[in-house]
Amino acid sequence: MPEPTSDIGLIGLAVMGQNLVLNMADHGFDVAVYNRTTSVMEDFIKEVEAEQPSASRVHGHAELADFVASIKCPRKIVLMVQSTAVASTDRDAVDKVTDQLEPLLQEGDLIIDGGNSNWNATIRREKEYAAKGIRFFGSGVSGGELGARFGPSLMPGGDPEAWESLKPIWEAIAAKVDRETGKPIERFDPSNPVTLEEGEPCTGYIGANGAGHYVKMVHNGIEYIDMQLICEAYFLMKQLIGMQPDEMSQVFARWNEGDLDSFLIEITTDILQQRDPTDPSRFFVDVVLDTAGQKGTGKWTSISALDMGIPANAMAEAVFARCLSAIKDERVAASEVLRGPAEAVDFGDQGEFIENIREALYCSKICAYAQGFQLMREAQNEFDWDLDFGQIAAMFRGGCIIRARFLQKITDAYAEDPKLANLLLNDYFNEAVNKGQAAWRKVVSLAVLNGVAVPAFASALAYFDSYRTATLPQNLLQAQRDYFGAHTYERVDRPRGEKFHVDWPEENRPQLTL
Ligand SMILES: NC(=O)C1=CN([C@@H]2O[C@H](COP(=O)(O)OP(=O)(O)OC[C@H]3O[C@@H](n4cnc5c(N)ncnc54)[C@H](OP(=O)(O)O)[C@@H]3O)[C@@H](O)[C@H]2O)C=CC1
Ligand SMILES: O=C(CO)[C@H](O)[C@H](O)COP(=O)(O)O
Repeated sequence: MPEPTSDIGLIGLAVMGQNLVLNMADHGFDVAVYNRTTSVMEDFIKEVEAEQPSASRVHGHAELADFVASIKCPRKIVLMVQSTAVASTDRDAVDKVTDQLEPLLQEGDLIIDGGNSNWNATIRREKEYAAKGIRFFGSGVSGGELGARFGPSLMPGGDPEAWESLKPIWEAIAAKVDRETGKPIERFDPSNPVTLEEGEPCTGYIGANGAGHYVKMVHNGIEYIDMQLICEAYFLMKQLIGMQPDEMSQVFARWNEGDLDSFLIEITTDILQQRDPTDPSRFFVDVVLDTAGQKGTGKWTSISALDMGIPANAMAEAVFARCLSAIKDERVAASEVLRGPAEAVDFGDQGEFIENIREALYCSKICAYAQGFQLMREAQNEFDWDLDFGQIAAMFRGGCIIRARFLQKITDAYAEDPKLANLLLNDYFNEAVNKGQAAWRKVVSLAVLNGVAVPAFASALAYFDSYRTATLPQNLLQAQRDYFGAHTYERVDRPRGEKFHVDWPEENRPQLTL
């Protein structure tokens, strides 16, 4: 048996796996690779040999046993395979691969699941595989194809000792941001990758067991709402102003120079100026069918928020917006029957209205991130993690899909107050929303009056208005619950925790103290 030479192994050579392998190889690590379908591995190796300067560091294996034997001990093996398990009893590709690896591994070997696994599955796997002598570690990976290739944001969670052994590789391949400004340092050159000496890596230990995958899931929940908000801004410019995609592209390009500067605005700018590759007389966006897919992370974020009673309504709204988009046939039929407002309401000056949309987008985005961070704050209590929100925001500044200038502001907010209850309470965000709220309200009102659906703008605004309201109408709701179900209520004039009930069927309706 030849001496093991690879520093790390990776299983799962789809888009993310292939690019992570090349990223590790660019940074000088020898990587063993394996894929269930051998031809995929063989094609990849051929392509790497033809095109990549780091080809000599990528080693393909058709047999799992050879793959494992080629990795230096204690072995580190990254899984980048489909992840679908949600309930603790579900077993998916991650379990199938881990089960196959188990008899081939030695004590101290480490499996790192880099897929979008549900955090509950990661908690279950860490325990289950520990009992079999395998160290199982979860790490969120974000950045899509290009991020994986030249610097993703990496969110590792699990055994701290396992993290120490993974850290040199993870820090090397992660995206880097400028240590002073927090701005991403981007270079897309395989022969000259961005190094740790040049900037701060967008990775760091998140917490025990499923913490890394939980944070990645919330990242995706934020990604959902971020994307939906941009879509609503686009839709308003399209439906109310009647702008063409290339005109909107110019607006987004301008926005990208200010507070909204982000990867998602940048790609939107590019998409909107793109012509249909099959018919250049049309814009690409106009030929894409309006039905959104989803793989589950946004839904899991919303379910987790509902489970813990956290008001992440705008994030859930973004998931429902995708669901509504998916019932295309039903919507087309309904559009023949259901009528909107009879008359259009004028939006006034076009330039001013576009500026209002920008402000509405920024204010909504602030609320969306407030909800995401509020959710993580609750999750740390629920799952006994000790999350560092400043560090998480800092990690999101580069590499990942939600990377944005704005994340430096969140990093600063948590540096000022690590225990900040809600981002909206930070001076910068409070002032930003105060400044933008008139425009935000105008945009939502005009959308409603004109029958243009803006579920994310509107629910973010409802969140803001509810969060800043000391007395909500749930006094009446509690009275209703007490009336029909004897569910009891607390009183404004009595200490919290004291419970009362009115004996509603009784003629005098006496109050009972419980
Ligand atoms: N695509 C993206 O932008 C991002 C994806 N992710 C996550 O990263 C992971 C990989 O994503 P992506 O690269 O898109 O690939 P996919 O999610 O499409 O997964 C495809 C890979 O999984 C392997 N696979 C599927 N089922 C099994 C099985 N039962 N046993 C062994 N291998 C199996 C496939 O092997 P085979 O070739 O044999 O079918 C292939 O290598 C996923 O968890 C995804 O959610 C995370 C961030 C971004
Ligand atoms: O994790 C990702 C980005 O961060 C993946 O691209 C994920 O698939 C996005 O979610 P969805 O497919 O549900 O839109």
